Amino acid sequence: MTRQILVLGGDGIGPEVTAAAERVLRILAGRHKLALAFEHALVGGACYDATGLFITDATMAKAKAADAILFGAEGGPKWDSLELTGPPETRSGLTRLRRELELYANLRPIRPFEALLAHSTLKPEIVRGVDFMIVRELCGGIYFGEPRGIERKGDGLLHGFDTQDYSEPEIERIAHASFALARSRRRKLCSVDKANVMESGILWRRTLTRIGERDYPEVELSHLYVDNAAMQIVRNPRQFDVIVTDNLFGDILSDGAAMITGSLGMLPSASLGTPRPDGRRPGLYEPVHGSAPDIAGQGLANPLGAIMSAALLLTHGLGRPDLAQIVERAVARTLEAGIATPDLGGKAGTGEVLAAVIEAL
Ligand SMILES: NC(=O)C1=CN([C@@H]2O[C@H](COP(=O)(O)OP(=O)(O)OC[C@H]3O[C@@H](n4cnc5c(N)ncnc54)[C@H](O)[C@@H]3O)[C@@H](O)[C@H]2O)C=CC1
Ligand SMILES: CC(C)CC(=O)C(=O)O
Ligand SMILES: [Mg+2]
Repeated sequence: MTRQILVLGGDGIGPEVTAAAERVLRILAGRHKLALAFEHALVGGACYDATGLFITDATMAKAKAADAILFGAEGGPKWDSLELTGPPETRSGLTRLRRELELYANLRPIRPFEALLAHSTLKPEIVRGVDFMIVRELCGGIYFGEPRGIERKGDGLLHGFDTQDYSEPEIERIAHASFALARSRRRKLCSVDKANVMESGILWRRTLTRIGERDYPEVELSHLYVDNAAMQIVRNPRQFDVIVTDNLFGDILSDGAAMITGSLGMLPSASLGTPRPDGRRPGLYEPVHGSAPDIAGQGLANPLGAIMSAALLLTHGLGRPDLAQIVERAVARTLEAGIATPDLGGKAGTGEVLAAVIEAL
């Protein structure tokens, strides 16, 4: 059976790094008799320039039908400064994909490679052995809550406002995903919120506690306020196994945690929905970074976050963790050979890193 992969490179370095990830997938598919069909479409600013939309209905239909989506990045100064109104789904193709495919569980693994320990901004003795997963809730919270806007209010002043809103079922489903993941790992789940000042945080904490006590007594649940969590991640990141948090906090904490690995360009992610009746699980696989306009078009982008996202696609989207391991080993060998892009202190370009990974596959 041929599996359909929709490739949405997007903007800036997005197409550069997804092209590298696609090459790796094509080579592995050829060698291991995996029938993959790749289709490409515009998303983000590139799509807006061509169609007036950040993603078209036709591309959404392809995304819904695909076995997996390989995504690059969206946005850049040209489009970020547009004065757009309307719900977030109309202002971002990625946001529409996340929302309409209900990709609520965003997995962001933080696992530094041995060869990069000295490249972390933290000391090697702090980052050695770190292996945790940030589970970011991706379909709710302040990025989607209503009301939102910029309006002149009764006091005569302009107000910019967003709403943090989580329903109990939204918290329950990300809680189940996180507990189940923790149960399959080291059985430690840390829930991160701001329950000391936010009502949504109180409901978040209460719901996590209830579900943990009822359904996952074997998982040790702890809670941290997000400000303390940010500090603990750089103080002693080895203490964590799985961290579950909301859309905004997960976005911020994961970019910070990326520096454990040496570069934001190293972090992959998988955004997963509920399995369909036929057992296939909707999934979008993308590096955690953005479109990096400062280095776009120069062949300098680190493709390893995207390549490792392809590894997550092999595991979660195609049920081939064995092939994902081959990718991870090839990345490790590349880094051990000292081949790295400038964000990791190296001199190699995107193409040289890709060539080394392919050589090591
Ligand atoms: N998932 C997505 O599509 C995301 C999109 N964005 C968008 O990307 C644009 C730029 O946002 P920024 O805040 O600058 O974040 P960014 O993640 O694009 O870049 C932050 C810094 O990290 C560096 N960097 C990122 N990825 C790298 C890679 N693979 N190799 C080497 N260096 C890398 C960049 O050069 C830059 O200095 C904005 O339009 C933003 O909205 C930002 C984050 C995520
Ligand atoms: C649309 C944004 C929330 C993108 C982003 O920063 C991310 O997903 O990490
Ligand atoms: Mg982000």
